[in-house]
Amino acid sequence: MRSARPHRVRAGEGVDHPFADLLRPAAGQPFRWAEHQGRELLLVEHSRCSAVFSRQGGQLLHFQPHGERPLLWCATRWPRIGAIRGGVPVCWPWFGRHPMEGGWPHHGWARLSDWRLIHKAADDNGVRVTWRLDLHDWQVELEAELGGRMSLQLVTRHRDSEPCVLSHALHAYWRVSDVARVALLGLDGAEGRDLLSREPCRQGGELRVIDGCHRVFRQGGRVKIQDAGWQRRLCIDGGNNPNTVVWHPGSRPLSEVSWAEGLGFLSVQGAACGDDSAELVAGEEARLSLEAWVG
Ligand SMILES: O=P(O)(O)OC[C@H]1O[C@@H](O)[C@H](O)[C@@H](O)[C@@H]1O
Repeated sequence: MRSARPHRVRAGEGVDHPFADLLRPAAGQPFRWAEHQGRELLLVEHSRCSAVFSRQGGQLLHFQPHGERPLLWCATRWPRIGAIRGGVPVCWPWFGRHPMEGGWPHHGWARLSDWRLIHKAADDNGVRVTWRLDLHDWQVELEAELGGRMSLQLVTRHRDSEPCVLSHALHAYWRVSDVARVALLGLDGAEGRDLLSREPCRQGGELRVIDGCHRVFRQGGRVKIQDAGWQRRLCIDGGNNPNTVVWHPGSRPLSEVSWAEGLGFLSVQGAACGDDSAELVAGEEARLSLEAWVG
């Protein structure tokens, strides 16, 4: 994989992102709605951070603590209909392909559906925002706390009388200088499955992406993206999530994402999938969490 990629840095502002022209400096009211590429966006302009959510998917698309470069990557161009590639898509109520229904959408309905904003509040430390999606007898909420760091909780409530199997993920796209120049630390010794080679895998030392990566590790907890290009260490805490998924397409093209743009992210996801999917009986809850900050 070629490693050089152009990126524009604005003095004091960090790296450009698709929302630079929409966001204004914080001044009083921290929430504002806007429309962008056919989607309804909630803009957060707070003295501690700026952020963007889309109603479609209840998806956090952008998060930038003041004085830092953005933590999340988002594609510049979005399909007219379909999932927005970037930020933290919520894969729910299944991850990847549906186990039985081949024609159903990849990664579930949540990122294609409009969510309801049920709570938003701000104080000196940052903002709290909660989105909700009701789908038949299931309810899912995304609770976000954004300030100097970002914290996401995904809470699923199963209210049907029948037991069910849930797989889900907070499929974060982390912004990096160049995926070829980063190392993922914290997975040494972790076991899992390499979905490219279709073999079990065990991580030895740091993980570097060489022309693509798709591994599902059977542990949550903390990892760090050590970014040599930006001299930045991004800390990610997957808490008690059963899986950490690491994905980058390598040289495989992504629709509507240029090759150079695609070098600007590494996807490290908090998930419960495959053998670690949640089995819920009536009234039970399942949770995923993801926290991130510059260390
Ligand atoms: O392309 P999607 O549906 O947005 O999903 C993102 C990626 O998610 C990964 O889990 C898949 O292995 C990739 O094939 C996929 O491209």
